Amino acid sequence: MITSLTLIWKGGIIMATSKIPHATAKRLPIYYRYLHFLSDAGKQRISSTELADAVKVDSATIRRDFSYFGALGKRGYGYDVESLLAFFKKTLNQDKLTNVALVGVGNLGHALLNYNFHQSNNVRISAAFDVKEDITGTIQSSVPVYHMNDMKEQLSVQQIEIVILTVPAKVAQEVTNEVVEAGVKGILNFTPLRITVPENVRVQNVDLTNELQTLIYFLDKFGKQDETDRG
Ligand SMILES: NC(=O)c1ccc[n+]([C@@H]2O[C@H](COP(=O)([O-])OP(=O)(O)OC[C@H]3O[C@@H](n4cnc5c(N)ncnc54)[C@H](O)[C@@H]3O)[C@@H](O)[C@H]2O)c1
Repeated sequence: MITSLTLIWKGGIIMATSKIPHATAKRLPIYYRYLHFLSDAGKQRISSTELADAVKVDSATIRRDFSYFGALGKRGYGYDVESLLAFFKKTLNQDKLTNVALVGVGNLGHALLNYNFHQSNNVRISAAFDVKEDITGTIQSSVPVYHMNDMKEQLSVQQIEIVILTVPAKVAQEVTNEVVEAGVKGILNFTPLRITVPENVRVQNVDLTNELQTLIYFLDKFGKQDETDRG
């Protein structure tokens, strides 16, 4: 699928000016994380073959992915780590801290608040919302939990446009309508419901059952995952 890209990645936003395939977009954070590691280790350049070995994506796919962004490498030299890193940093919006909100502070919501994307320094959950009186008005894992009645105001004050949805499936659409009404532009949907949103709102579904079944399918059929199927 070709997409004019605005992809949610762990709450951060990937913004690219050109149209690039969804699978390419999903691999960008993988490249970024490894380049960061190389830079920290003082490595100045890397060939596409070395990069392929490290990130477990074949080198033809890497070259194709990078080609969407223009000529980033030099033949016989490989890729300059710092300039590639600077490029990805900009593309992946790593310079900017993105605040996101979580709606539904139950079992899964608690786990995500506790996790709060510690590995990433550019995204954090800064507000949570629920309807349960015993949790609203409290602070959970350093994140304030507000009542849904205050959502619109808080999202606006905190300039939050991305919401993680962890409410029961039976209220998922109704809550989606509320967050859309409050101006949200991206939803990371953990509920099993395939929510309906207006065209200007992007939804990324996270379904652990689906992921596990895909893994079981690949193990049964091929014994191990085909790397070209990543993403
Ligand atoms: N995607 C996955 O891999 C995955 C894994 C586990 C659970 N889930 C899904 O995540 C969701 C949450 O699961 P859970 O086990 O944490 O459920 P839970 O019942 O423990 O938590 C749901 C929370 O949502 C709150 N809530 C209910 N109605 C609300 C509303 N109108 N507005 C705001 N908050 C509201 C509840 O008070 C509760 O705190 C479910 O839809 C579940 O199916 C997904």
